[in-house]
Amino acid sequence: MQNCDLIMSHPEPRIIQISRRLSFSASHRLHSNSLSEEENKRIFGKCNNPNGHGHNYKAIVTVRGKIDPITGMVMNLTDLKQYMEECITVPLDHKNVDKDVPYFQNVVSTVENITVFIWEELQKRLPAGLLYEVCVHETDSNSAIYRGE
Ligand SMILES: Nc1nc2c(c(=O)[nH]1)N=C([C@H](O)[C@H](O)COP(=O)(O)OP(=O)(O)OP(=O)(O)O)CN2
Ligand SMILES: [Zn+2]
Repeated sequence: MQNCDLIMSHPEPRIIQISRRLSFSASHRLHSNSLSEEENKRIFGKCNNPNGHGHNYKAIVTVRGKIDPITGMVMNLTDLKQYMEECITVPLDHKNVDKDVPYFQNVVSTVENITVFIWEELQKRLPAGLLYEVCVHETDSNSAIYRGE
């Protein structure tokens, strides 16, 4: 049996997810402009430290789509790497998230909101319908997953 016979034996192109991981380091402070100083301290505790704190984040981006029968790819992972550098490394790496990224001027820099920020940046650039999931690990124990809902 030849390769083309194998491809032809499946009626529809197969749907698959592929992922790429990227690390970035950033500092932040959990603080809401909608709360008083006391409420911020009570809700965010040590993470409300006025001088902030840092994390070595890991972002895992998953795209989902049909395997192109000619290239064998959903998309070229080297292209995904480029998109992730533009959408994650450039805005966030070695930055103070709250002060350096305008999106977070009035948005609390939780791992939830950082994950949504990355999703929105990628959604602006990736070919339509490909982005499936963004997962961000803030620490070894804490992470968020967003699928655009
Ligand atoms: N829902 C959320 N809760 C918290 C977030 C967040 O982004 N979303 N973030 C923090 C802090 O910024 C900090 O990142 C986490 O603190 P902590 O849980 O203490 O971090 P560790 O996992 O490293 O803690 P260990 O002490 O190692 O268990 C807090 N909450
Ligand atoms: Zn933190």
